[in-house]
Amino acid sequence: MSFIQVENLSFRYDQTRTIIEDLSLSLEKGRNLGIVGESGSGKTTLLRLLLGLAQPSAGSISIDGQVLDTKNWQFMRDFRRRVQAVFQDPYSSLDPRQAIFDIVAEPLRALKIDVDVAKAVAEAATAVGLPADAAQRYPHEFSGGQRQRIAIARAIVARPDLVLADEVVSALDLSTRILIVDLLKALSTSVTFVVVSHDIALVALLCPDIAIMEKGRIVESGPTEHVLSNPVHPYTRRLLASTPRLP
Ligand SMILES: Nc1ncnc2c1ncn2[C@@H]1O[C@H](COP(=O)(O)OP(=O)(O)OP(=O)(O)O)[C@@H](O)[C@H]1O
Repeated sequence: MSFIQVENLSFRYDQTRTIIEDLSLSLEKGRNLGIVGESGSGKTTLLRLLLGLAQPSAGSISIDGQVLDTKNWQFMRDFRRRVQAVFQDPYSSLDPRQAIFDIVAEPLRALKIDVDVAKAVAEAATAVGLPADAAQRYPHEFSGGQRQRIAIARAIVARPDLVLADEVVSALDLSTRILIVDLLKALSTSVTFVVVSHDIALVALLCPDIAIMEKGRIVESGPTEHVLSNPVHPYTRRLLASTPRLP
C-alpha cells in the first residue's frame, strides 16, 4: 500500500474542458516527487485536488489506504494535519496584520492540536533558519526568502507527513532560491515533499522521482535520474531541450 495513491483522477471546472484526465500516481514516504509541466498543464489543479480543496470529477485519492473524503470532518481534520502546503507567492500568502508567531501557529490552532504552541513554533522557526527575534515581528519586515521560510515553518509546525510545494522558489532571486532549495533538502529527512515546478533543475536537486505533466495527464514518470537521462516522450524531450542548464 502506497502512502499516497491517486487513481484514475479526472477533474473539470466546467463541461467544456477536462483539466485533469485519468491521472494515476503513487507516492512513498521519504521519496520526494517532482511534478513538472508547462504553464496550464494542470499542476496547481492537481495540488488543489491532493489538498482536498477541489472535488474530483472521477477517480480517487487515498492516504495510507484511506480514501480522501472531504465530507468526513474527522478524517479531514487528521488529513489537514498530515498534508500541508506552501505556495508560490511569499508576499500574498502571509497575513500582513499577524505577527510571525501567530502565522506559524495557525495550523496548530485551526486544527486544535494539543501541543505546547510556543515550543512548536520555536522549533519550526529554528528548523527553517529564522532569526530568534522573528516571532514578534510582522511579514513586511522580512525579505522574500525569509517570508518563504515563514511559510515553510507554518507548513511544518504540525509535523505533517507531506508538504505540497507549488512553485515555492520561482518568485525569488537566484541566490535566495539556492538557500530555499537547500532548506527543503534538509527538511526532506523528516517530511516528504511534492514539488510542483516549471524548473526541471530544481526538481532534479530535490526529488528522486519525477512525473511530467502535459494537458492534465502524466506523460512520463519514474526515477528522476532515469527519466532525465532517457526521456522517451516527445514532450519530456522538448521540456529538457528548453531547459538551459541541468545540475
Ligand atoms: N478556477 C478556474 N476556472 C476555470 N479554469 C481554470 C481555473 N483555474 C485554472 N483553470 C484552468 O485550468 C488549467 C490548468 O491550470 P493550472 O493552474 O492547474 O495549471 P498549472 O500547470 O499549474 O499552470 P502554471 O504553471 O501556469 O501555474 C488552465 O488552462 C487554467 O486556465
